[in-house]
Amino acid sequence: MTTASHWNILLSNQINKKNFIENILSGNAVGELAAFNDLKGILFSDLAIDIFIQKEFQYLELITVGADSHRKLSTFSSGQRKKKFLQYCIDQKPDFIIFDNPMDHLDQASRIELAESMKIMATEIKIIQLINRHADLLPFISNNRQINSDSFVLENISHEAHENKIITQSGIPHPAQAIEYKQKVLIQMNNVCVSYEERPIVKNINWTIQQGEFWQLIGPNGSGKSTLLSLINGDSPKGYGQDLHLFGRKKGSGESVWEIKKNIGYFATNMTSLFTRNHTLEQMILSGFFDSIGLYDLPTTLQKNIADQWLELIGMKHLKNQMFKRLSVGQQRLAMIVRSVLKHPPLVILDEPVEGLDDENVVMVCQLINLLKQESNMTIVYVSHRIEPNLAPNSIFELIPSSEGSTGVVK
Ligand SMILES: Nc1ncnc2c1ncn2[C@@H]1O[C@H](COP(=O)(O)OP(=O)(O)OP(=O)(O)O)[C@@H](O)[C@H]1O
Repeated sequence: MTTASHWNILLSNQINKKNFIENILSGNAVGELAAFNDLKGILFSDLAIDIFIQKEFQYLELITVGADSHRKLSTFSSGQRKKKFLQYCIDQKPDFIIFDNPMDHLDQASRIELAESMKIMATEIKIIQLINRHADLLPFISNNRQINSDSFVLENISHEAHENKIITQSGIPHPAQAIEYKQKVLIQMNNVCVSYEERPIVKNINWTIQQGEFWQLIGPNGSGKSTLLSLINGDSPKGYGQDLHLFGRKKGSGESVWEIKKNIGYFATNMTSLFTRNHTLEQMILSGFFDSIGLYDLPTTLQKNIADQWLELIGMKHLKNQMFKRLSVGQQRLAMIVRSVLKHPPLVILDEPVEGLDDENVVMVCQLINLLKQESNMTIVYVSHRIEPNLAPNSIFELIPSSEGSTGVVK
């Protein structure tokens, strides 16, 4: 029997990753990975962290580290959570750890730090890193393979560029009914400050978002990006009493949350998991007209035509009667973005839209975002730690952390 070594394994989004991971952890791996079959393994993934958070009252004592031990894991930023969860995994004394896209949602500095921790850990524990993007190959691991089918056979990595364009026609479908918003300024923040439990998070934020702009919001993990988004979409009570204007109205001047939300198309990666019921792709897209999770209203012929046009645009019309939850992650992601822009909302917020996608699907999502930008007057706020070469935002709003709360800089 060969001894287990470290592996970087590149997977496309078409692969049934869950089965692949289960095979390894249950001692049923084949081929070069069979060396892990008699060893004790543990999974490090965003899902494992989410499950952990659900059980945090049960487990918190086991992973408390440092001065923040009284805080729940759920209140830590992505980078902090991963660091703490890695320590928990190491404390279980496994022979190997499967890292499922460990760098997702991490800022540049946290990626470097996590890669360093993995390198140190690798002297004691074997690593199987599963990734979707070439850029995430860990350089200290020399066994690099890719998997192209659900037979899970390891093959040598090909470095072909992904140029296959899916969006062939220009022009995006019209909304069924335009949303009336004529003012130039959508969002205005003047000296906005937010604290949690007396801990300052953002300080004196001045940010004006106007019609037709394309912003990228950046900043290290925990700098307050989600906090700002929750102010914009009207969800956060921290907006009251601040000089914050959302779509022409001061926050707290008697507006309803619906009045704010009708102007916003919102996409975040975790929204996909809300669509667990048996809805077809077409029904899921149409639900965007009604802002519901699933379709419970009867769509008009016009709305159905518009959904058809969008499906044609993203090359998925032939899949319209397929169950949404059976589609690949990349297909689901494109469909969810379309769902959020169906009504041409004045403001589109895309929160890490390419996280967890393989290189090919990243190209597709970037094409779709570029098309939205070129063909409509929608304003886009795009949040990502990665700079995508195919996307060119007009402006960047960067949060710069400090002990008094992050300040914001327009670049
Ligand atoms: N409900 C809460 N109670 C206490 N602290 C919180 C709460 N929500 C967020 N925080 C803290 O506020 C800070 C900013 O969090 P936020 O999620 O806005 O950062 P972020 O820039 O979006 O991070 P990431 O890139 O990791 O998603 C973090 O330190 C986080 O732990």
